[in-house]
Amino acid sequence: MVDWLRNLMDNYTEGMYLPQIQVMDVIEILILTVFIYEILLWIKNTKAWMLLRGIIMLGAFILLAWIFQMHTILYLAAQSINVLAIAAVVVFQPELRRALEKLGEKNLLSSINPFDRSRENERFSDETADSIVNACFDMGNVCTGALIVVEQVIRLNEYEMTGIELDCKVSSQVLINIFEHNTPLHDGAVIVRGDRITSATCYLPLSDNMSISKDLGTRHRAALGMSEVCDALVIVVSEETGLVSYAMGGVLTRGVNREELREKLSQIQYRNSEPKKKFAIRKGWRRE
Ligand SMILES: Nc1ncnc2c1ncn2[C@@H]1O[C@H](COP(=O)(O)OP(=O)(O)OP(=O)(O)O)[C@@H](O)[C@H]1O
Repeated sequence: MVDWLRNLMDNYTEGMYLPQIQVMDVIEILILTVFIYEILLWIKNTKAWMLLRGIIMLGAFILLAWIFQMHTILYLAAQSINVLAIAAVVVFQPELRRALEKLGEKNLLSSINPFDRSRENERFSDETADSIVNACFDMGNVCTGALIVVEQVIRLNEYEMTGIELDCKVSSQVLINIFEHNTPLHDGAVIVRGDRITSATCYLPLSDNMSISKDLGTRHRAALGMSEVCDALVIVVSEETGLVSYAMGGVLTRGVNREELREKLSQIQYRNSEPKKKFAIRKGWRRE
């Protein structure tokens, strides 16, 4: 039986080039698999997905042109390929930059150990998280609007520069004071890095998401827009309804309670805790 199988294999593989597979080849294949998987994930989660679909359509069209020997179309396609490659880099510059920033700031050592909850690994303290939660719900109770950006891995320097520089410890009293009506710092967003407020009155990019509810104004649109361009957690307190919501990863979760907001802050409190991709759809939650 074994001989028969060996003969069969020999017959079929005769004349075929079968390279010797070394350990290094297997490692190389694994690295490339992870690399291609990450690129595909990135493409799926950004506007590049549309680009990929466009490229596939264009490829199919060129294939048809090649089958039917349409020389002019083939000539034009060959001439414009370089221009299209440069155009793609220009159009997707923000996404490419973000992907490289993420890669550069990944802390490989700490991400290997998901249970590392040491102080050095802490992004902000429990006290800061509690202060943010208390401030948001105290402001919500009296319908004071607020917009708080909690920085994660991606540095928010360019948004800080749009506001007034501060350097003060996060406390609920300071946050409430900043967003108090008719005070010089109440407009715009504050940025929190670690345990400190670094800037107030910051201008955030507005989302162009068409599906966002029409009863939401620019404060919520700015929260969503900011969460689309970086990995920060953006908390909004509505001046109109007093509801507290948060946006992260381009998803706005409206009307959360104290425990839900605290839980969200806990998820990002440690540097090695990856933000959860799935948000639970719980009773009373609305996802935009
Ligand atoms: N791009 C932005 N960046 C930062 N803050 C912004 C931005 N756009 C609006 N805001 C803030 O939102 C306020 C306007 O809120 P608006 O009433 O339009 O929003 P809303 O989503 O309806 O919120 P609310 O429920 O609090 O009324 C502005 O006064 C300003 O403080």
